[in-house]
Amino acid sequence: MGSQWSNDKAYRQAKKSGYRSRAALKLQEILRKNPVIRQDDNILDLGAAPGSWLQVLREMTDGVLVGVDINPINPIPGVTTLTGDFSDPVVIARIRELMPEVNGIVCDASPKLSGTRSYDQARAIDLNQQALRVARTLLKRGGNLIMKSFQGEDFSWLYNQVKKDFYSVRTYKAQTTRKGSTEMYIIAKNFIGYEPDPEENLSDGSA
Ligand SMILES: C[S@@+](CC[C@H](N)C(=O)[O-])C[C@H]1O[C@@H](n2cnc3c(N)ncnc32)[C@H](O)[C@@H]1O
Repeated sequence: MGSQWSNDKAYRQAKKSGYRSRAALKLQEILRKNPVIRQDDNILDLGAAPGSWLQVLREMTDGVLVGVDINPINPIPGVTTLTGDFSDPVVIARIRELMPEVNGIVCDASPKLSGTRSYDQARAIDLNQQALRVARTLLKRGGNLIMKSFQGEDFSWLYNQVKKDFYSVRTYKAQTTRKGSTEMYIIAKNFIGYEPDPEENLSDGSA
């Protein structure tokens, strides 16, 4: 990541501030425009490696902070990190033990990109669905979700799924996103609480 972006202004700026990646600046921007984190919130970060969002969040809340990634995250003072897939029930059970309640979830997870846009978009949406399931399982009523996605044919389907579970949902395109990227953040506020639809096919989560 570092060598690829070493000439990137945002990367240099992030590194200078002590952050592990330029993604830190993106989260700062998102939260400036969408202030959804309170000072005592417990926050869960899905797809958290190398950890720059966790660094930013640690500066913003005194609550419990847990980050999960399939790749290990180098330790950050005051943050618990778990190595594993966030859709794994064992990981979910461990999060439950660590967090008395979850007030906010942030998800910057992305699949490894193949370069084929439609294929990558489908995998990203699948990851978003997994993150939404985690939110339905763990998020406290009234809690907030910030989730990265990618615009494409399934994006509006995903957006409508999120709208069923939160009182307020909007999209936000970060200015720090690279030109030409389809990356889009979903900002979902005030979790309604999830009542599974009896008609819903729980095996694939589709409505
Ligand atoms: C863009 S990086 C996140 C950067 C992070 N927000 C930061 O500021 O350092 C995306 C991460 O999502 C992780 N990821 C993708 N699928 C995952 C899954 N199912 N469970 C856990 N982590 C996942 C990847 O391993 C990768 O580290």
